[in-house]
Amino acid sequence: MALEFRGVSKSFDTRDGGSLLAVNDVSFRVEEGEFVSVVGPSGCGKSTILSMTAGLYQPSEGEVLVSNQPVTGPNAHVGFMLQKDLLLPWRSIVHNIEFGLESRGVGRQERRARAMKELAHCHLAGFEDHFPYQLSGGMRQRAALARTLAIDPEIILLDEPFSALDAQTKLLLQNSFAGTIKDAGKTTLLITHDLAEAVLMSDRILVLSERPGTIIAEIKVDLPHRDQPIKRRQMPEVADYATQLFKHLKLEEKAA
Ligand SMILES: Nc1ncnc2c1ncn2[C@@H]1O[C@H](COP(=O)(O)OP(=O)(O)OP(=O)(O)O)[C@@H](O)[C@H]1O
Repeated sequence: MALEFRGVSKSFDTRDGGSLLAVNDVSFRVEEGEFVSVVGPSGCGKSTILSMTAGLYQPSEGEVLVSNQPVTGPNAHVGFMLQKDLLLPWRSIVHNIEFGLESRGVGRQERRARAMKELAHCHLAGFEDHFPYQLSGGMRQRAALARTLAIDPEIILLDEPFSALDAQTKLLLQNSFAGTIKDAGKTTLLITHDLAEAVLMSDRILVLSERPGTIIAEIKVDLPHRDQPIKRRQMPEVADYATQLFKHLKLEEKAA
């Protein structure tokens, strides 16, 4: 399923009665099965863009479309995964994965079957009866992905899912996420501060300006192995893409 922003702006009311423009005139399209990352300075509106895609906020101007239909509220087409895994500590892993299915009224047997399938997909077979505190940070993130995949959304939104992990766990997890998402053919939008991560995982990268966020560059990552960031990482071109992003974000000037 494709995702599209058409001339989207979003302002928030402020406490002093004014308004704050967070996102300004953003237009882009993510094709079915495509993986697109959004990078940009802190506070430029990245999370606001994800929230509007998930239907949690409505645009102040413009339209957000999923499969050519305007998004009017939270819906089953879109699955959301955050930096914090938000697993329920009192539920076992399999019960956590079943959670979204329960609220959608899926019957017990089918729930269990879908949860076990996604556990295996996310390399967590054998951990179904563990509780979140018994798992490492990386395993908890995999469980959170399994929970997102279990509801079988057509579009997956990832808000910095790897940022709290150590470098090695991060790379392994990026690799397993990338493979799982490619196999499942999901349309994906990833928000990240990590420029290398954007290059390793994406088909395309959108660069946002400082707030109010607007798209200042769109970079197509013309490299193989989107499903295997560990392989892509060994390609010398990765550094060139990261340098391009660095320049767009004017990071050198800011450091001076
Ligand atoms: N619900 C809200 N009410 C008021 N202001 C908000 C709300 N949500 C976001 N904002 C403001 O909108 C701007 C963009 O926020 P957003 O969280 O989208 O940025 P971001 O790019 O994701 O930031 P970061 O990279 O630091 O996570 C910020 O100035 C923020 O304070």
